[in-house]
Amino acid sequence: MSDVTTTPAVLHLDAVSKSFGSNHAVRGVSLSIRSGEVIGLIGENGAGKSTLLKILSGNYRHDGGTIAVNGREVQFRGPADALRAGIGVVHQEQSLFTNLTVAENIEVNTPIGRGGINRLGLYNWRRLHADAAKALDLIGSHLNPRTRVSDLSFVDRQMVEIARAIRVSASSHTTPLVILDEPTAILERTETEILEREISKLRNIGSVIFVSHRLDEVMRICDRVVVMRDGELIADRRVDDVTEEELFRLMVGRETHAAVRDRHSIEPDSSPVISIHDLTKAGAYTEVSIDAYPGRILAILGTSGSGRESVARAIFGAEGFDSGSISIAGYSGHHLSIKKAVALGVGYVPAERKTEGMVGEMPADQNITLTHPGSAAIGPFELPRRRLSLARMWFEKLDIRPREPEHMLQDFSGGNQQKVVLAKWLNSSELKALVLDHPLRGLDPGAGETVKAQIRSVCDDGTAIILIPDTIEEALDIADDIVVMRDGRISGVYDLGHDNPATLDLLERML
Ligand SMILES: Nc1ncnc2c1ncn2[C@@H]1O[C@H](COP(=O)(O)OP(=O)(O)OP(=O)(O)O)[C@@H](O)[C@H]1O
Repeated sequence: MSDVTTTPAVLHLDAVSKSFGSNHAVRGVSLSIRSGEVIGLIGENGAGKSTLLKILSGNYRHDGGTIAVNGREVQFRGPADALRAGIGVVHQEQSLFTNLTVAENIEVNTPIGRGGINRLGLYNWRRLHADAAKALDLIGSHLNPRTRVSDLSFVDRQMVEIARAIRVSASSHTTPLVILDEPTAILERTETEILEREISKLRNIGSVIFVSHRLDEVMRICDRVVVMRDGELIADRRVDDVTEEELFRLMVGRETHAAVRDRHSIEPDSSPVISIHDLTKAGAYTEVSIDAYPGRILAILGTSGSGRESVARAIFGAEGFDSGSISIAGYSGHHLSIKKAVALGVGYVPAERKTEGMVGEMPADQNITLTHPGSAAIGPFELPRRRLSLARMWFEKLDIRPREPEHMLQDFSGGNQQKVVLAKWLNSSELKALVLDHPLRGLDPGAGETVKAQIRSVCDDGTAIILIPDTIEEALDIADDIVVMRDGRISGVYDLGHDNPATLDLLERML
């Protein structure tokens, strides 16, 4: 490994700031990153991480301080300037064109790649493929540039994004800085391990800023960790000199206080709120039977091909099925619609919140009362003040920041938007069952604890929770029952009141 103390800073920030009105999202951030370093950027939801990344990627202009790349001060007028300076961002929501090939994605959309288009607007295919192959080779990837992106796994698509991010700097002989914005948040465990290895390899060609809420992962991958809180950079530590507990404390400003749960077996005389029997959908899942009981959290574990997300969506009437039955609170029918599910008291927090769960151009308080307008209305008459006070209560309970429910939801940070989507369902008094698809994704560990406590409290009031967790640990932490799915079929069922499955046992049933 190169000697990081003598190599020049690839990126140097000096007192960089950015405000939105009176909200100081980034304040006085100073930071140096050297060639070959992998830096972890962590911070609570709303700490200012995304805003800082948007400054570095040329999407926002900073309103104070200076940014220098390889010793030269820069002023980015847009993302193309940042790319030219060697800074490429890989976002969690992938931006690839899936109907195009790997090479087309790497080359065509970059300011440099457009050089591969001749004066008639036609591609110079040979050059396109050769340049893409070079970029892939640089990051140690053996992907075929001719493969269509739609045929690639999520991890391989991330590699294409990374190749594209470093493409411009490779051709302009600058050291690339790749910024990975929560790349592992939506990955399953094995995929995460592969991506971790790939990120490590990037050390050989440039530097990396890695944003994540998973502290264990940050400790494994990074050389240094910087912590943001309330817009400021409050700590900069080598991973060898810090523990996970210390990072949690630095981020959140308090100790972790995950409570140990007291679990009970299913009462012999209780009946399920939701009962799925032999549910089958061709190509997705086969003969799935699950019972969810009031006052219990049932977690469904499985990898991406397990069919668990499809089953969850079927319970909410968002996806059809071929055969079998779903009965909800006594109702049983083959044609369950979302409207019917809501009327029966089922709530659903989707994983794709930005597209399915929220209305960004609507104030946060209106989002909260969206599914149950009755909570802030008498008949057809809206009660804006009641709506606002309801929203304020949820803002307190879930610690949603800033405490400004009348602001547009799109102006909140990702994690805080997520809490608003949850509040929307938790606000229903008629909730019999709640399906939560990756509810903790995008939340910092402290926010995760707050949200888990609220889920628990709704559950203790008698609601049945069906949870698609991010990790096995999350399931073991909050569930009462665990169902494991593999290739569309159930491969294990546990009542944690009397079963005590080992992580490895659960993993084996998933793979
Ligand atoms: N476009 C915007 N308009 C107004 N305020 C904004 C805007 N973007 C971000 N903010 C505010 O800036 C602050 C920092 O938000 P940012 O999205 O940078 O946080 P974050 O650390 O990325 O959070 P998360 O982990 O939840 O994604 C928050 O208070 C947020 O509400």
